Amino acid sequence: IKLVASLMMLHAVPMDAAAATNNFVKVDKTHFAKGGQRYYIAGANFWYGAYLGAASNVGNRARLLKELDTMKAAGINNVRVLAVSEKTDMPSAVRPATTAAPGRYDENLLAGLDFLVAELAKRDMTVVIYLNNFWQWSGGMTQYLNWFEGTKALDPNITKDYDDYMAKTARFYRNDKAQQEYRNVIRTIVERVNTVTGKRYADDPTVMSWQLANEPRPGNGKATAEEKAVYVKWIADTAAYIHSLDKNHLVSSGSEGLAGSAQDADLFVKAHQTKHIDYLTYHLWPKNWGWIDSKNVAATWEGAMEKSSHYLNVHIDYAKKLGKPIVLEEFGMDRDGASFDIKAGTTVRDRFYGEVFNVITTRAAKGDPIAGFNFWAWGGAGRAANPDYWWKEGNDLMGDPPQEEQGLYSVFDTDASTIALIRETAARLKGLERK
Ligand SMILES: O=C1NC[C@H](CO)[C@@H](O)[C@@H]1O
Repeated sequence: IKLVASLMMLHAVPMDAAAATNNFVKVDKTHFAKGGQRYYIAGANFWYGAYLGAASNVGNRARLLKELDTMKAAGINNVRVLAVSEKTDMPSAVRPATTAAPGRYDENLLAGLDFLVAELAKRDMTVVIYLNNFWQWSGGMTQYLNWFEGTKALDPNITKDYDDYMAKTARFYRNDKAQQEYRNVIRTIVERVNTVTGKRYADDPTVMSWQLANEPRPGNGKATAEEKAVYVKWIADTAAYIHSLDKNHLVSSGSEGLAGSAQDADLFVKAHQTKHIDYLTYHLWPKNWGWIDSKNVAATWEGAMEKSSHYLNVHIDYAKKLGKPIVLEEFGMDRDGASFDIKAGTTVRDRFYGEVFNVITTRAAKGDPIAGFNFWAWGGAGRAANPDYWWKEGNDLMGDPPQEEQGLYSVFDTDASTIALIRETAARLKGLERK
């Protein structure tokens, strides 16, 4: 018996190691696989999830647990969250920030991410973690340039000059000192040991992928060939760097697709050809992009849906061409009558979600490389605090970051019809996963 026992010991691989290795989300040709079977994302954007996980005053762990349980009950299996924010003078950025200054990271807020990841693991949910932001609402790349170029961080909510903002922010990619600090942050997070679970992030299958940034763009709509080349190189180099630190996880860019690629399809394809980018991402924003007038839906709905349907499908075709999965990791629509009031209806939003889900589930069922969705964004129990709907430090955090009215795109826990659509779609995608 002793001999048999020792022979068994020879071959025994600790269950957790074997399970963990096999349990990472992997790319299997043009789909995701997890635990040996196909895996689809039925996800939520939850940018503030790590903030709720903090033990400090900005945190609200009781609310976080409730939000995760409500999302889980709705069939949501993945959340997309912000890992770090940078302290900035720009008024429409979230406060407090994770990074007070280069190299100075708030351990309390970073522990919020630990708590979130630990709680997601308990619910068999995964997380996409983005490591920077092209937009000002978390400081982001603009704040890096304030640190290292000395340029004033101009909040586009104040200047209203988004073209100028985008052209300047894209200088982040070519600023060596900013890239140095950005890589310090990447290393700090990717090599972090979770203070709740004791697990290294790099060894934790709860993490689905590392994402370079939220909506990185090459510049503005008139980005030059040179700016585009710098952007393509930045994506490849940064993704390669993350893979050098972490052999287990996927890496994605956080791109919006054409809208985030100066409407240049060649650029979008070229930027994601690198072997270091494991899957594609895209975002769909009919209101932000001026395709729909929320105050005149009757006259603009058809045109907006034509453009949306094309946008939804053409990116799945790009993914087919590249032989990689693609996730629609952001889409949203405001409340009826362009209201921010939680009491306003969501008829138009629900119609839009229905159109989006129809394209996703139809093409997924055909075996096309659409690997799931994350709607923007989970508002849950959060409630707007001010009559003008703008966020102030100390107010509830919700799906709408501080640069937007609180209630613009958030799906609240009382939005039963929208949550029902999400639950139904999650179930349809779950049905496509097979051994
Ligand atoms: O990443 C983003 N995409 C669109 C959201 C809604 O406008 C916005 O809040 C966020 O910056």
